Amino acid sequence: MTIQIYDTTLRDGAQREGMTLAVEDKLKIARQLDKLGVPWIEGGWPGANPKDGEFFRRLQLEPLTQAEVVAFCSTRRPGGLAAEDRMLAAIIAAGTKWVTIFGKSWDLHVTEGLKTDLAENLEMIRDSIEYLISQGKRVIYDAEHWFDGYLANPEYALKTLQTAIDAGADWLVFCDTNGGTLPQDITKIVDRVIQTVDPQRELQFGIHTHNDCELAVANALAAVSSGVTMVQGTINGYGERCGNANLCAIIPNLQLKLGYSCLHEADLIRLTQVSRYVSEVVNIAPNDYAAFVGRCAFSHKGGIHVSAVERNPLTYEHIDPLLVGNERRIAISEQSGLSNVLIKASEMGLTLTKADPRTRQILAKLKELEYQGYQFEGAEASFELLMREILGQTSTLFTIQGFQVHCSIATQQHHSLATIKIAVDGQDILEVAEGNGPVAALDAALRKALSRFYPELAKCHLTDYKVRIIDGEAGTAAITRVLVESSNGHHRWTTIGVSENILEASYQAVAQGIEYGLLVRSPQMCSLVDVK
Ligand SMILES: CC(=O)SCCNC(=O)CCNC(=O)[C@H](O)C(C)(C)COP(=O)(O)OP(=O)(O)OC[C@H]1O[C@@H](n2cnc3c(N)ncnc32)[C@H](O)[C@@H]1OP(=O)(O)O
Ligand SMILES: CC(=O)C(=O)O
Repeated sequence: MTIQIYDTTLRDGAQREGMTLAVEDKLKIARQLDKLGVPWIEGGWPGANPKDGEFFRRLQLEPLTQAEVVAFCSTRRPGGLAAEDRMLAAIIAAGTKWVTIFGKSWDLHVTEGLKTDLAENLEMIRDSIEYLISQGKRVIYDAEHWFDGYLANPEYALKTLQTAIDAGADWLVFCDTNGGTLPQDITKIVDRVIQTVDPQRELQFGIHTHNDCELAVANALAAVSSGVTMVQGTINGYGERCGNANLCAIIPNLQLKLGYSCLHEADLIRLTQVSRYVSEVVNIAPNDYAAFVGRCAFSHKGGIHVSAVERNPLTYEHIDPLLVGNERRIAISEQSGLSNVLIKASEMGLTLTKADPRTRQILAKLKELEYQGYQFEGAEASFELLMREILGQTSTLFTIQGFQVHCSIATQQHHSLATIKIAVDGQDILEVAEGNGPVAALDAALRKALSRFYPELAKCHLTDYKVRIIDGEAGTAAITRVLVESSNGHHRWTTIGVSENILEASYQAVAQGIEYGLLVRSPQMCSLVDVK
């Protein structure tokens, strides 16, 4: 059986605080959703702002390939006529075949929100739907605050729904607008209401849930179990307040767990990519911990988990990550066992076995360093250097003899100067360099000192620098952890330094970044070590 997915990322999703979409962003997202095979895309509220009007105009010129794009609006204003309503005129001008209008189901909203009477609200629903149909539109009716309205005054709520049915709406969507309803109440109410208004099961129903109780996905699934066949939601759960039902969880739950059909199998494997694409376009960092599509959704850290997943992934994975286009990841940390080390070694092209005493030596060193404040999860290049060192696969490229950094803080300009002394191939090199800050100056001085021996270093750059202060135990100094990201234009890698002194920690991370770039990532140096 098919459950129709109705995406409202571009309308309700854009009601999330902190999200603003340009017309181009909306078009990019609409095209991705179209490609993914989402059958319904709610594009916005034409007439509410110029941007949404422009979005629909652009789509008339460059239509989507398969999805129905839907324009959204409220019922007409109280006391007027649908045929003269400015908003309804704008929704018609949007040029879509389908429109969604929301109407009031809760008597409180009619008297307190609309400031009109209950009979006029019914008239607004009837007049608006009939008018839109007379203009050639097909109508999806969003019954706003359905569940609160039904609990407060079931007789009136049912009258609003019956009015929408009699006026000719094609779809009737139950909205948990305030997101406060529990799954068992959704099931009970949807069951009872469908039985009351559609005993012959001839109508089409949908569900639209919000996440104020962290239950939007569960509530949408509960409504499906009671017979709705359209689910409204947003990519990554974006939306007003705590968000809307997250389609990136709803779709795989419906398809992989409950056996419904939502997307073609070949499209479902693009879900993770689409989730990340949308987060990129809306400029909100992806949620690493999101179910199904998050970076950590199938990452394994505990040694027991990693050992078992190696033997059979079903032991700690509820689905095959590839089904949603995600991947298994193994984290390396103090929680690791030998299995984590072996998997990381193999990822890095190194051959190790459980029986090899060096494997346990690597694990022991890892745990000892993490106890001192290192964190290798986010610094896999440093872990690779650690492994290669124990395996005898590194060579000493330079040794540090000392450095000094001088900072001058003036009102207009901050300026730093670093002097460094290193030994390379038995030669002592003394160099000095400037930078905007002390770490930039230190990095520049080290590169300058090394450049005549390793010209390929010119391609490597420091691309990110993060500092975290770890509280010292009672009476001891705080420890600084520095993570440095470097790049050679093709690859990025992260290294770590830890010390009570921020400059010493920074030097360790910067120097390891350079070592890794030269030893592992530089073609000229590949012969020195066993490289992937
Ligand atoms: C549950 C939902 O998510 S519904 C979608 C909510 N989304 C948005 O509100 C985003 C877009 N909204 C907007 O740009 C503006 O609010 C507009 C253009 C729609 C309206 O702006 P304004 O005319 O300035 O009105 P304002 O926003 O102050 O108040 C909302 C008006 O809509 C009316 N209204 C609310 N629901 C409905 C409805 N279902 N049918 C008809 N009118 C409605 C209110 O009574 C109020 O009218 P009033 O000011 O004449 O009393
Ligand atoms: C229509 C809608 O967005 C809601 O009721 O939440």
